[in-house]
Amino acid sequence: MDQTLPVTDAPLPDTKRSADLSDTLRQILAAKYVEVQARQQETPLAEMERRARDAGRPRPFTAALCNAVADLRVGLIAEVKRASPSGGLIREPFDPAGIARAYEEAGATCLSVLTDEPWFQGTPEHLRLAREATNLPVLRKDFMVDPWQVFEARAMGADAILIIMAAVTDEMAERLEDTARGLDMGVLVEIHDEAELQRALGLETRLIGVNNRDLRSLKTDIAVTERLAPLVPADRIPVAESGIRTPEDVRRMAHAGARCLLVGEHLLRQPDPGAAARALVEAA
Ligand SMILES: O=C(O)c1ccccc1NCC(=O)[C@H](O)[C@H](O)COP(=O)(O)O
Repeated sequence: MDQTLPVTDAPLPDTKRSADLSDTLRQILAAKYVEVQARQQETPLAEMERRARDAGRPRPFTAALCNAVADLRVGLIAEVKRASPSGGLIREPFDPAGIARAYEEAGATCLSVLTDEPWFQGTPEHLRLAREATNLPVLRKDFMVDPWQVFEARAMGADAILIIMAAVTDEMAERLEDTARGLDMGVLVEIHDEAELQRALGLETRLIGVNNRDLRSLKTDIAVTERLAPLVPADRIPVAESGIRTPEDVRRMAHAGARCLLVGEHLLRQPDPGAAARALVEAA
C-alpha cells in the first residue's frame, strides 16, 4: 500500500520501548499525535465528552469475554480491517456491516474495528456501520495517545478501547483507562513482552492482550502468546492477538491459556469471512 504519511516532527511518547519500535510504528504514533491535536482544535474536550455521555450505554465488552472463558468457549474478537502496514490492502470491496453480521452469525463474541485512516484505511463510519449491524460489543482499534480519543471512541459508538503499552507511558495508560472506566467502557491492554506485562498489571482491566506481532519487523509468531500467556495472573484474562489463522493455532493458544483471540487478516482474506470465523470458534 502507499505508505506516504504526513511528515511530522511530533515528539514520540517517552516510553522505554520507543527505541524498539519499527520506523512504521514510530511514524504512525507521531502522526497520531499531530492528528489528535488538530482534531481537538475542531472539537474541544468538553464538547467531545458531552457527545460521549450522550451516546447511551456501552455494550458489555469485558463481560462478554469473561462469560466465554467461564463457559469454556472460544472468545473471538473478530476484526473488521480493510488494510494494514504489514498486509497492504486486505479486502476490497469492503462492507463493514456485512462482515460484522457474518461474524456475529458465526458466533464471534465481540468485534474490533480499525478506525485509523492513514495506515489501515479505517474510519469511525466503519465502526458505526459494524455496530449498528449487530448486537456485539465493539472495540475501537486505534492508537490511543490522549484521553480525548476515548471520549471520541464512545461518541462514535465504541464499547471498548485498546491501550498499547509500548506506545504510552504508565501515566498515560492510567489516564486512558480511567477515562474509559468513567464511561463504563471496556479496556484491552496490549503487551509484547514480560516488561510490558508487569506495567500492564498496574492497570485494573482484566483483559491482557498478548500481541504476537513483533514491534520492529511487524511479523507475527504465535509462540509469543505461548511464552507470555502462562505468566498472566489467574485473575486476568489473556487475549491472543495477531497472526492467528487455523483451528490448530486456536488450540495452541487455548493450550497456552488464551481462549480469547483477536483475529483480523486471516478472516478478511477468505471469500467467506463468516465461515472462517466459525471454523475458529468451533476449534477448541
Ligand atoms: O496489522 C498490522 O500490520 C499492524 C502494524 C502495526 C501495528 C499494528 C498492526 N496491527 C494491529 C493489530 O493489532 C491487528 O490488527 C490485530 O491484532 C489482528 O491481527 P491479524 O489477525 O494478524 O490481522
